[in-house]
Amino acid sequence: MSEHTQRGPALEIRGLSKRYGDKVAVAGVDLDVPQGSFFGLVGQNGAGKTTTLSMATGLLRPDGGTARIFGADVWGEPQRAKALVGVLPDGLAMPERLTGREVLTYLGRLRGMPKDVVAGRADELLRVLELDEAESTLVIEYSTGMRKKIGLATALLHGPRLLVLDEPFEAVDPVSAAAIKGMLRGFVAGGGSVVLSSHVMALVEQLCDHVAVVDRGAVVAAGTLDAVRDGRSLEEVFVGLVGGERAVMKGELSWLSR
Ligand SMILES: Nc1ncnc2c1ncn2[C@@H]1O[C@H](COP(=O)(O)OP(=O)(O)OP(=O)(O)O)[C@@H](O)[C@H]1O
Repeated sequence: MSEHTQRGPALEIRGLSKRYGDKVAVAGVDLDVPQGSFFGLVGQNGAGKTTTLSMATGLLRPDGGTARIFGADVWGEPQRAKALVGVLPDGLAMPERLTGREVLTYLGRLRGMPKDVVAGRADELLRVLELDEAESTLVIEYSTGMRKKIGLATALLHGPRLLVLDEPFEAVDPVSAAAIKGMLRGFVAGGGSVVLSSHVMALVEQLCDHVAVVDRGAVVAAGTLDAVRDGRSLEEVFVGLVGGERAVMKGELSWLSR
């Protein structure tokens, strides 16, 4: 095991950038996700969270910069990096005509995992994520929340050391959310590291010990949750950093008032 693997960050992002035509989506992001941390990435719609996480996990080629997962360069040594990470991307494409179990079996076999290991892990994941009843249902018939859960199961199947989750709680009901939270906390307690993006400040405060605020493609604050909050609520800090408090009631939308 290299020194970096033992002590370096789980995810190290340096100068990642991406533009679409004239639009700069990500403008040189630096980020360190310490090993064993539960890291929250927050930002407004369009701030660049999905683009950053996609580049950091090998799903989208950056214009510039690097990402390393336990020291493995995501674009230079993709196989080594991808073996260490489980990803729940935004708008995950699924084989729609397979059942949840078939998806897990297919992806597990694709990763070269032994059949019996895949079967055992699929059993556990479907049970813990309360997808066992949907075992015989085709993915095309899944609700949005069920899709998130089967996506999470595919991210966990190969036993990664880092989980990168884009909006994992979006459209997930409170009971399922509690099950997922418990599972993620257990993953971190067992030595794993988690990065998740979210718009929900209360959720990030509840789960995460580290946080980064992204605004217009750049990190505007990052560190431990307590250091970033500095005695305030995360929502206060967030609104203060990225602006908010739009003057909706100063005559705008007045036609909605009775
Ligand atoms: N494929 C694309 N083509 C053109 N512009 C894009 C593309 N993907 C993202 N963008 C733009 O890049 C910027 C960052 O988008 P991104 O999806 O990373 O933001 P986000 O923080 O994840 O937003 P949300 O919270 O709404 O998911 C936005 O201005 C978006 O319109």
